Amino acid sequence: MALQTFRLSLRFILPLAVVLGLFAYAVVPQVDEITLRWFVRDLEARSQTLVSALQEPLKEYAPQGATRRIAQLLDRTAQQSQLSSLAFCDPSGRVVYHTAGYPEALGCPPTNFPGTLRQSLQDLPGGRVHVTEGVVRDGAQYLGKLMLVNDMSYIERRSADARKYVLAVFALIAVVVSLITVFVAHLSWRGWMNAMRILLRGGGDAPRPQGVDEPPPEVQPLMSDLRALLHEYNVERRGLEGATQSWNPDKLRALLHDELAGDEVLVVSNREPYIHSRSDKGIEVRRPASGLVTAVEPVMRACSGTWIAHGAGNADREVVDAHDRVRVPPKNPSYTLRRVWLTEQEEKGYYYGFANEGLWPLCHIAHVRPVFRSSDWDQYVEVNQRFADAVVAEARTEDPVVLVQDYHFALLPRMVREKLPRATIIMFWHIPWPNPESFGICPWREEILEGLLGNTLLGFHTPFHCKNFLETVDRYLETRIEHEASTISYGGDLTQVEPYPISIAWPEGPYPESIAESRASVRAELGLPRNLLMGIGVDRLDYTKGILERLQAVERMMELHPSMVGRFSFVQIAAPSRSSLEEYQALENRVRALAQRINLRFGQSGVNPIVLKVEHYDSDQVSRYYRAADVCMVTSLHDGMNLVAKEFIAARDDELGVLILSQFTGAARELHEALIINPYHIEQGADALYRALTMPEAEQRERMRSMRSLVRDFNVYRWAGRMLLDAARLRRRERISAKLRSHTKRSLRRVR
Ligand SMILES: O=P(O)(O)OC[C@H]1O[C@@H](O)[C@H](O)[C@@H](O)[C@@H]1O
Repeated sequence: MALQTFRLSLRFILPLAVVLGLFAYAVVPQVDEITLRWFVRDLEARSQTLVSALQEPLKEYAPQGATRRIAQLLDRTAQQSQLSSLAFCDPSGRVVYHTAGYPEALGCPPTNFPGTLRQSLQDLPGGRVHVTEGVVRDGAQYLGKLMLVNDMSYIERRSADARKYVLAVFALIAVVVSLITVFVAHLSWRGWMNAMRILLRGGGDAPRPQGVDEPPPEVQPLMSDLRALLHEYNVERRGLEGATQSWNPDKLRALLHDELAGDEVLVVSNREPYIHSRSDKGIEVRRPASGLVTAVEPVMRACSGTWIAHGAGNADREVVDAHDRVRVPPKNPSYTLRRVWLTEQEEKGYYYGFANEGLWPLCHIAHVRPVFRSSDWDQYVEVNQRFADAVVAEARTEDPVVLVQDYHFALLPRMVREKLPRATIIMFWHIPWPNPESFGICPWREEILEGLLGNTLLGFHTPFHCKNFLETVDRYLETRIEHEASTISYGGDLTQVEPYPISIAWPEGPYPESIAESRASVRAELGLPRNLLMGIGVDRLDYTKGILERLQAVERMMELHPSMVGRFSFVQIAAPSRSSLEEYQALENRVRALAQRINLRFGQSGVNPIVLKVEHYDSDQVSRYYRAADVCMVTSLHDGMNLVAKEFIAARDDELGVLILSQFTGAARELHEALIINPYHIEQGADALYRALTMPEAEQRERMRSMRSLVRDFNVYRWAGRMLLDAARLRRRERISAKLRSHTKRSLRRVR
């Protein structure tokens, strides 16, 4: 506050000081010259009087050659008149006598001037002097010349004193005027601020508290604007808060309509929501197995915006128009998919390299070392710029709402901010954010943080990830962090950091099969006995998912409870992912080898303890498997949220089945009725599995019911809705501050 007041005062004082300084610079030489002129004029008059007074005695002494009397006359005159020195020259130009201090260099200059008197300023080696030459004549006879010399140094001293005096007067004026101006400005400023505070505290509609004066008339136009804005805001907020708390596509649509009326929405992600690929049957469309796509698509369906993503399918180019756009979903088009093409080289560096060999292990801390290569970084920068350019090209307005997804685009928010400063940029970071020490090993940590601080709103799954992010920024960048408000100010931009736990869309409508039918059909499909106990795991084949630990837990459970051998199978659906990376190939080999070893050890009468399916299953198939299982295991070593846990719960409309959940997932912070385990502790996993398989139905139901009601309410529409609601609030706040800024500027201009 003190700093702000000081800065505000400076804005008044500095211009005033500069103007007065310039004025003084122009005035001082003039004052100098005038003072000098006054002094010289005074000297000239005095010297002239002396020359006249000395004429008579010199007329008498000169013809007599009375040098002594001339000397006495000159010495006496010098003493009485306080002249510096005098001299008398004879007609031949020789000094007859001079008083002490007469400048040698002056001598007797020739008398080549008209009249009888000459006065001049001369610069001699000893300094500047004023010289008066007075001719002495007796009728027509030239008797000699009287020289009167005045030292000018004391005049220069006086002139310097005058200069100092003038400057001091100017400085005094500057101080007095500044103090008065600052005082008056502060009084007005406080008046405006108080008026504004009352208005904002009262929410715009509140009556003026007693004893509080009416705001000053100059802020009246602003007050009415603000009142109108705040009133509008309050009415809308009350309306929303009063509405039902359950979130669904309609409510999201209504929110987009009411809160972001007519605003353009653009989504950016690496993975596209629909992939076109060519097969024997022609072009097929497929939805990728991605939690991100599941979460963001409902927003796009509701707002009919544009989704910008990497066109990765081998028939993607065949279905787009001349602007690389295609309307989706194919059966009921409601938004535009704009595809961005990448070369193999770019995909290798940006996606496989920097994003998945660098940032992915860096943020997950799953004991796989991140790899950072400069060439990957260069591609990452390049591709982020390409997508940012696509956002700018697709934007039809100056202030679109841009929803940026995930760690593939850490640099994009700042790139977009530079081109569209008024855009509301919301980014969701779908993976964990590590502690500052772990993040610090990234060679481009500052660039990444700067890129992310281009966002208006930055979301993570949990408060813990937000805290890690704030601490990381605090460690590596010079910023202003308001921990209470969870905001970061950097280079004039403000970023709000908030947790938004992601979720799923609650399944609609009846399932094609009942639970009993799915139990039977899935077991038949896998060649397993009808009454077999079954566990399920569904993941991308990724080292963060703890698949090896999960299989080891199954093995240990069989060791500890031999009665389960032949009575239980664990089905692991592992969708191949990022398979061109060595770590992923090695993981696949290890998972396959481990499953084989366990099956060799515990396989009995055609029942293998592990059924491994390394292939893609679509969401309907996965849902059938969830419904057929007795237990679902999620054993991630680290996971931002993990939507499999929530999908399993949503699929169980019979309210049965047990969820085993790693404590290192974001989901574990919400789903307390799951059996929470440390996946690194194999015995703990094995115990939880046995407990799940033997859990009474009543307990299963109690746990499942509670988790289902949570997932139903805290669904993906709420996730998106809360983020968009916050974005709408920030947009409104930005509009209010823009108005305040422009009014303040105008008022300040008036004060000046
Ligand atoms: O590399 P892919 O297949 O696009 O998968 C990336 C996605 O993988 C998911 O597991 C993560 O939760 C997302 O954050 C991420 O975007």
